Amino acid sequence: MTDQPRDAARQATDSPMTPAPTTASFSPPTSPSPARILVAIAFSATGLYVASVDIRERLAAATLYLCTDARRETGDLAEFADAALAGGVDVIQLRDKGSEGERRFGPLEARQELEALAVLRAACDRHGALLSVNDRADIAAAAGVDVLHLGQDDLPLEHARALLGDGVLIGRSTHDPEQTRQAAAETGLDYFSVGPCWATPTKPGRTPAGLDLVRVAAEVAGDRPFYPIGGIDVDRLPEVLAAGASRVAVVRAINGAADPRAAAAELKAALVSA
Ligand SMILES: Cc1ncc(COP(=O)(O)OP(=O)(O)O)c(N)n1
Ligand SMILES: Cc1nc(C(=O)O)sc1CCOP(=O)(O)O
Ligand SMILES: [Mg+2]
Repeated sequence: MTDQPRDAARQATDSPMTPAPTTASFSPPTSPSPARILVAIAFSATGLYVASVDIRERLAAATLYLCTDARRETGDLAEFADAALAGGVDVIQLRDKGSEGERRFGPLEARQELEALAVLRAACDRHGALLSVNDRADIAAAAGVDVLHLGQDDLPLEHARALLGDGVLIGRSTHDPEQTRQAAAETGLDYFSVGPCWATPTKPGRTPAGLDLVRVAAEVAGDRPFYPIGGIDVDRLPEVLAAGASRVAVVRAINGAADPRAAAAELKAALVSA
């Protein structure tokens, strides 16, 4: 586990919760972003050399993907992220849609989204995790994230790729076998998700695709990572794994847990032992 810089975390979230809370001051990413390329320094017999670990290798090893809102109503985004990441989360996505914060304070505007992403960027860098953003390629570029997650009706991949280049991973949601097959085959897509596996209050009104879609994904994915999502918790995880998955994405199972670190650790332990 990485040491948690508690004072910095508190500072980042101590501001009063107002409709437009300041969670951190945003500054544009330097180039290259430290999280886009993990630089490992090693000594060889002939001297010092620098080896870079590709971002796609990091995704290949990422089994636990968390979507979190900005936690504006509690003001504890930094502490929450540190706990979830210490528990074993590999990818953390900012997704504020439908959150309690949105109900209380309104939609997260771009500036606030960048502020929340700066908090998550720092947490991901402390733990060596990947930072993801939902829907918006412009925010992804501005915040220097590692991953952009697109839905079926979001920006088409070619446009997102043209804006972000190859150094950012791009994933896509799929909800039926046709979309899943397409995502498995589409050139330039880095991963996809399948769901909802079960009906979930996080996406109200969505007919669940069920575990049959996980079975389709397992059949067609090849080496492309895929993340089942929707209604997954530690009790249901064995069924998801039995359907052929080796990774999952969750919201409430960690975001709604009294002890997010323990919740993440339980999920991770089951994923690792599968
Ligand atoms: C990892 C992951 N999987 C699926 C989604 C859902 O994306 P989308 O279908 O675009 O719906 P919204 O999240 O935008 O409501 C996701 N965000 N992340
Ligand atoms: C954000 C999201 N996307 C889905 C999809 O099917 O693409 S289901 C979902 C919500 C997942 O929330 P929970 O883990 O709380 O059930
Ligand atoms: Mg979307």
